[in-house]
Amino acid sequence: MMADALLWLSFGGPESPADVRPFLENVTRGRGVPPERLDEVEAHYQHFGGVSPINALNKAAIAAVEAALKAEGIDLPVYFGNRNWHPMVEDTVARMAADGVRDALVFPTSAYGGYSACRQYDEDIARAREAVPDAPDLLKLRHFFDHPLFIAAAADAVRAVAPDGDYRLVFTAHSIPESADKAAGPPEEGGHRYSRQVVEASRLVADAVGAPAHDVVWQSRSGPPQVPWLEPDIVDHIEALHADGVTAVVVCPIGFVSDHLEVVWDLDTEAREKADALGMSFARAATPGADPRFAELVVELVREHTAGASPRKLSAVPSAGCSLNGAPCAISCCEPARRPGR
Ligand SMILES: CC1=C(CCC(=O)O)c2cc3nc(cc4[nH]c(cc5[nH]c(cc1n2)c(C)c5CCC(=O)O)c(CCC(=O)O)c4C)C(CCC(=O)O)=C3C
Ligand SMILES: [Fe+2]
Repeated sequence: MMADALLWLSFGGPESPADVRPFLENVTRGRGVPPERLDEVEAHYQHFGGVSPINALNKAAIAAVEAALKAEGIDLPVYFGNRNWHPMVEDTVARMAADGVRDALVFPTSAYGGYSACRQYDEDIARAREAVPDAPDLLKLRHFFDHPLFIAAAADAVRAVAPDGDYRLVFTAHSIPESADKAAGPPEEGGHRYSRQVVEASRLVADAVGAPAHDVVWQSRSGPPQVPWLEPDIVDHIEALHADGVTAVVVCPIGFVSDHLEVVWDLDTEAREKADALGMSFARAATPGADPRFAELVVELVREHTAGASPRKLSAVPSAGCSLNGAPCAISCCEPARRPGR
């Protein structure tokens, strides 16, 4: 196909103390997240002066992608829009329309399927198009959890911090409600597409590093306590490893593409404090977003559409997520779970 722009679609994060509460309200609107949890998360953001690193990291990644596109002779302006904070995707799509963009590709900053990681970005695209007269067509790029460039960048990040001696490699991704994981992917596939993709990406990175043993755990759960979410939690898992005699952990945040707040708080603060208290050595691998191979990955995903490049993937677990104008990529794929209080 012909494309005349690329839209970098991300989560968004606050840029000042006064932004934090309205940002959190945008994130959790209609989701049944208890106010106590919001107070707790607000404190994490305020601990960093009300500024999430996510927007600056996205801007740096966009600059790297613009340079990589240019180096390959691809003339594609890159626009930036978010689900939950400025620049809001609705405003960005309005700007694209005003600039005369007709057929844009969309890169969502998530490697995975599932409602929060994939279909909700489709909803963002549909909402933005509805709000903008003469909005461009928006074709969302696919999941890249097992793309060789994503795996190679994550593996090098693990190697860069792994100690010389024995250690346990622990992969972590954002927890989601068990019901949401069950609903992830088209029903005929049996669900659990999100956790299966996370497990597969983790295995590929562990193999690339040659780690003798690894675990996949979850972080940053929210929601009411009586609703089951994917477990174990990273902090509980560090305790369990300690009880088993493990003395060193390397944590790889495979579920995230950048060092945003849930990485710098939940891992670099909470998980690290737990390991310190237990006398365990703790290292956290970088996320792949700042690696030059990440920009190359985005260019490759673009070329799958603009130049018929064949998709590279290292596993048999399906990569979906490619959708036009926010239509779900398959019937009943990653349907939003029923939420308490709605
Ligand atoms: C799967 C997944 C990803 C990975 C895929 C992707 O990247 O899209 C992700 C990313 C992120 N999550 C983020 C922040 C938050 N997520 C929350 C809440 C939730 N996340 C969920 C899932 C995910 N989240 C879910 C099921 C909820 C419960 C509410 C709901 O059902 O929607 C809340 C509300 C408070 C709380 O409850 O913790 C916040 C503040 C930030 C930005 C951090 C920054 O500012 O730097 C990023 C990149
Ligand atoms: Fe989240």
